[in-house]
Amino acid sequence: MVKQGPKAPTYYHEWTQIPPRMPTRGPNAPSSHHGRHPQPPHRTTKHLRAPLPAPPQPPTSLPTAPGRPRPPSPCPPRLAEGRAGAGRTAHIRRGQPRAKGWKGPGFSSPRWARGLGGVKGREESSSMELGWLLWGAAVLLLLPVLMELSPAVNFALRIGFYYLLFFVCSALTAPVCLLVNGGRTVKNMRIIKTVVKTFKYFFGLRFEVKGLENFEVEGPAIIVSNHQSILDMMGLMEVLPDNCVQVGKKELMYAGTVGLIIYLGGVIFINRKSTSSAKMVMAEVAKTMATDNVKVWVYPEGTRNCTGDLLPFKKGAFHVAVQAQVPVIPVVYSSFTTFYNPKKNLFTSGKIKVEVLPPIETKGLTSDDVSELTDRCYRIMRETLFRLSGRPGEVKDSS
Ligand SMILES: CCCCCCCC/C=C\CCCCCCCC(=O)SCCNC(=O)CCNC(=O)[C@H](O)C(C)(C)COP(=O)(O)OP(=O)(O)OC[C@H]1O[C@@H](n2cnc3c(N)ncnc32)[C@H](O)[C@@H]1OP(=O)(O)O
Ligand SMILES: CCCCCCCCCCCCCC(=O)OC[C@@H](O)COP(=O)(O)O
Repeated sequence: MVKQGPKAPTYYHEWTQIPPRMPTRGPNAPSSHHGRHPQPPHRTTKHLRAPLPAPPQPPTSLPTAPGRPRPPSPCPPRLAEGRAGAGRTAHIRRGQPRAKGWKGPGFSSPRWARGLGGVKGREESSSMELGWLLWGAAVLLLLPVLMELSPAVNFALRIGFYYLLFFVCSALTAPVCLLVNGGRTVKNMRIIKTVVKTFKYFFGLRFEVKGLENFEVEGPAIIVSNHQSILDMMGLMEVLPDNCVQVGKKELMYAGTVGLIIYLGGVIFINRKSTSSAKMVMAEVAKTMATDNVKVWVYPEGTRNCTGDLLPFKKGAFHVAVQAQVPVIPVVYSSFTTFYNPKKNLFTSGKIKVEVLPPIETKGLTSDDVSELTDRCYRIMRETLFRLSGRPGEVKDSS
């Protein structure tokens, strides 16, 4: 019975598969590699041209079972992928230089790295991995130094990481919200709050909170707070009471996974550029917040403002409070300017003081009282902001 020679590797759709690495240089290098199986039709037009020259006979030095001549292969010379799977092919010939181009660090690895594996191919890939590993370690060691030396690098990396946290945590939390609560509901804010409350630890931020008992009003309320930066989301979640949704610009709905999670959390989206449509949405809120027993958190400045002062207040939040006859609860965050200033590439660790002020009643007020209510709230919040931020300052009207 004829004993079979060594079993050739099984190839499948050879014109699309990179062959396992064979020795390409040295005594064992084949002049061309022969698969045992019949070559499938090429996907190029080459086979329509003059017939290929007869395949060269495999060199007798191919690795074969000891003492047995290798049976001639029925296949034409095996054509291996040139480069990325485009069907382009290239002969593998003894000693031919490999494809040009940088293969990543560690490719031309020191000889000791080449001893790490069996055939040459494995040696090269392990030395490449080693090269990438060394590079990665160098970058990780260098990063803290770079962050120390360059405020711009420090700012970019920290704020970039913050965005990345938003993006990744939103993607991971959205399915949980859907599984636990089934869809868009204020109940998801509990889950979101639990996740976002951990972010402060990554940035060395601490919150010192006072007045939480002021949230314990019977039924719904309008909460208004100053808005300094995207970092406010951590401050928001640090004190967010139960059953509380926020009013946000509608553009946020399109912020990828973050848009999805804030939609699931019940955020109310308004078009700031259209007062009429915004007023309609807010009027709807005034109607439903009583029946849904939800608190609504509004940033009356209508935009981020990291100057350490307050911008004039928009009146929408106060119209809603009067229309729904619910109290207004002011919340003030101390100025971030001591640890965060995008213009100066400042973003370090820091402490944020938060004060929840006593509710301002709106029972009996009408839309005529909205301007006065707005100004009163503005004055109280501005005074508190200066006090919390250790900054003396005059207090003037919101207009
Ligand atoms: C698991 C990991 C997850 C990680 C990520 C999760 C993150 C955290 C999760 C979730 C939290 C998400 C939180 C997002 C937060 C985003 C924050 C923002 O987007 S801030 C921008 C949008 N907010 C606003 O704009 C403020 C509200 N604005 C208003 O209320 C305005 O008043 C508005 C838009 C309604 C109109 O603004 P006007 O620019 O026209 O200016 P005006 O002076 O207020 O109004 C003009 C006239 O209209 C009357 N008016 C206004 N509102 C009225 C109303 N509702 N009814 C009747 N009249 C009204 C006023 O009285 C005024 O008239 P006369 O000057 O008095 O004659
Ligand atoms: C790596 C991919 C990043 C994924 C997208 C991340 C988007 C983050 C958006 C989170 C919501 C933060 C709420 C917030 O602070 O929005 C700003 C608005 O209040 C006011 O906007 P503006 O000052 O008027 O521009």
